[in-house]
Amino acid sequence: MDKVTLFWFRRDLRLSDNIGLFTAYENEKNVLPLFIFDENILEKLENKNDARVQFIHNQVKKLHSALKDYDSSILVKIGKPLAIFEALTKAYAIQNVYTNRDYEPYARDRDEKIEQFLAEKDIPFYDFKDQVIFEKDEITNNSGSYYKVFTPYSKSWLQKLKQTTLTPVDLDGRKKSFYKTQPFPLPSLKDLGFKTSENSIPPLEIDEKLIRAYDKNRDFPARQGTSRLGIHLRFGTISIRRLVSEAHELNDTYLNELIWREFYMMILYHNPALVDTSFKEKYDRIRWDNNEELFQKWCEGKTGYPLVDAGMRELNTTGYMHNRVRMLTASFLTKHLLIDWRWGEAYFASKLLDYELASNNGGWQWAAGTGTDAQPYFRIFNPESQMKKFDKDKKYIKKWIPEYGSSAYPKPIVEHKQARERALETYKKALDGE
Ligand SMILES: Cc1cc2nc3c(=O)[nH]c(=O)nc-3n(C[C@H](O)[C@H](O)[C@H](O)COP(=O)(O)OP(=O)(O)OC[C@H]3O[C@@H](n4cnc5c(N)ncnc54)[C@H](O)[C@@H]3O)c2cc1C
Repeated sequence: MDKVTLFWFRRDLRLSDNIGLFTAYENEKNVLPLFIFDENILEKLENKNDARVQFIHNQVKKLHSALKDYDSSILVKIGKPLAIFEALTKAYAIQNVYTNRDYEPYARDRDEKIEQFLAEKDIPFYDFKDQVIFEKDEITNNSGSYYKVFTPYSKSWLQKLKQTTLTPVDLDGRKKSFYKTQPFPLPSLKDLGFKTSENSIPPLEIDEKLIRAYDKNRDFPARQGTSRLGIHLRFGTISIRRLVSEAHELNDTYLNELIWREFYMMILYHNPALVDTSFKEKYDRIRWDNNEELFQKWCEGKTGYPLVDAGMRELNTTGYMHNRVRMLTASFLTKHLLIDWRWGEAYFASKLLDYELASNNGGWQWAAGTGTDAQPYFRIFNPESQMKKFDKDKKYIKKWIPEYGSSAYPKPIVEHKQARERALETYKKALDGE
């Protein structure tokens, strides 16, 4: 049996500036790259044209091709990770397993079980920080606890960044560290039970000009004002260290958004129960109306509120929705329609190309007022004034609602003032314990 060190790729699908891979490459021999198409995740995806699966498949294909330069390859498996590791320990004399850390509850549980299984066979499991600049307990307040509010967290994060070097770590082209092999077979999308998708993926490009003007343009959905790097951050096709180094030079507001990403990951790490409960517990007493017919209208972008509808249609068509409109559609669902934020969160999770549990959950709880945000629940976006402020020429609206302005466009499904009052009353009752 060949002696190998496994490097297990997950949310870090790149060779360059990949901390776990680099460390294995520097310290071990016969590094064998591995990727597992995890059936526990794939089985939950109802849409068999899911563009995210295609994206991952393409990236794995790129790694497969790039590793030929090292006379090596990537072993690609389909199945349940623990069963795959069981089989791999029979096929190879595994010396170590290296990987980068993932902070989501499912991933932590999976890794714990695999680490335990490997420990029984005396195989060390090494994991590394790679997908964030600061993780878990690295940013704490004076009493050593994690921050529950963003602003002091971000100040402390920026302070710590000053003492941190972000020099990229790259493989130096030597071939000797990788396991020598002919290319392994690569399963097709069809083997995974998926088909090709028509959704296009935003390019992996840091557009300096766009980022320099980010603070001026980012709130207007008709402009190309945001970086669209979400999916690349989600699957690690871009290095966060590289992006932060550039953002730091280019635009503070942009950097601040990358800090939000880490804030929500840190919050979810410390509160895994957030996956289905409110951060502020008493908000779980809210009596949602949960009208299925209205939910359907919201999903289809037929609420009669143009900016809400444009956003939902953009999401349904492209897998993307602009942040300003994400905030509005989420506020509208939870406050105007009194539908549980978990319904909206699940809908976004099924559609967003850049779906990321921590940010999606954080964004939804922010909009519903149940999360970490210090703002009281009575902040309720007015869809009409949001439209006047952020899409005054109706460019975005007309792009996504061709029938806008005609009799074919639906009348509003709720009246703003009444809906607002009903939300305030319902939230108050919940908080007063009635
Ligand atoms: C209800 C709701 C749901 C959301 N769901 C997700 C999600 O599933 N995945 C996701 O990555 N973001 C989510 N966001 C945050 C934000 O809307 C997206 O990150 C952003 O719109 C992605 O577009 P972009 O890549 O052009 O971002 P840019 O504006 O160019 O920002 C760059 C990167 O910073 C990070 N970022 C930006 N804004 C936020 C934010 N508010 N919170 C956390 N990270 C942020 C993202 O990684 C983003 O790609 C959600 C926001 C709301 C209000």
